[in-house]
Amino acid sequence: MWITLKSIYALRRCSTRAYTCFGVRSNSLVCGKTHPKWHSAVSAPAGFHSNSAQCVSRKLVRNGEERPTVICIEGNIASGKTTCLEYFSKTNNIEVLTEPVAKWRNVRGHNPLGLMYQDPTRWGITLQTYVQLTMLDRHLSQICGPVRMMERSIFSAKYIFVENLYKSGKMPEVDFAVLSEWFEWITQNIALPVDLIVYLQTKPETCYERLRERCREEEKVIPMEYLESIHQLYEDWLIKQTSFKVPAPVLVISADDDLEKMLHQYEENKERILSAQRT
Ligand SMILES: Nc1ncnc2c1ncn2[C@@H]1O[C@H](COP(=O)(O)OP(=O)(O)O)[C@@H](O)[C@H]1O
Ligand SMILES: Cc1cn([C@H]2C[C@H](O)[C@@H](COP(=O)(O)O)O2)c(=O)[nH]c1=O
Repeated sequence: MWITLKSIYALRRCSTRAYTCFGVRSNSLVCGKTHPKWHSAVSAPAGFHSNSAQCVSRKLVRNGEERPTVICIEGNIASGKTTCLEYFSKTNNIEVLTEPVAKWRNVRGHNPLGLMYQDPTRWGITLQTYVQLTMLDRHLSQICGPVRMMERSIFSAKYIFVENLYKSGKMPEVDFAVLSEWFEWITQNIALPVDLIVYLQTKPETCYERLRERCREEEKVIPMEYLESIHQLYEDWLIKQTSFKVPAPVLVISADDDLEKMLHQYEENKERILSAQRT
């Protein structure tokens, strides 16, 4: 385990981005081994917290830098997340991280997003493994301001999209099991704080229209039923809160209105969103 943690540390390119592992008991994660880098930080640095209620499990956390307030913008495909982020990107001191869709469409000349839509049973695991990696990278990327707004999260990738593939019978059980093990390892061992979820709630019909208008090549095959399933999974997760753990308080914004009205809503909700309390 110690080697794995060290590898993650080494993977980060920026020298100011160090991660450390902390907890009360010194013998849990490192399996009895000690290392000066990890062992030196046994308490949470300013602005950080231990995620373990009983402090028996340790998580990798950033060391030596104040963490930003993290707000995730969630919603169905083409619900208006990018447009919402564009609005907030004009405000000072907000770091906006859009989804790495360009990477999902082109990894070393391959297009896992397109492959998944063509044959989800074969390529779902490929896309979702890459989505999970690139989302993790987004969560851990270098901090550039006191407030970070992210499009979706590693949580929605798993709870909505992986779940949808599996539940609809398009992802083999073994693929689902492997992805789930990865997800559980990541979320149990690395602190990925989220302070507020802004859910852009839309009718699937609205997304269908906007999807057609946006006209992303890979998404031309998406039927209405797909958007309905994604919608239902979002509702169960963020509104009913009956499916999976919700990592932060949820602010619901009705997002079926035209652009002008939506911009007005973002303006109205701006203070509320930006004053999200760190958990
Ligand atoms: N409120 C709105 N009314 C009409 N069209 C919209 C609205 N918000 C976004 N769009 C358009 O819908 C499409 C999808 O929006 P986008 O912000 O890319 O959604 P997402 O990032 O959630 O996939 C884009 O073509 C965008 O210009
Ligand atoms: C997170 C995630 C996304 N996708 C797909 C769904 C859409 O086709 C694009 C993202 O586009 P959006 O406009 O930002 O909604 O990627 C996926 O298949 N799996 C995922 O985990």
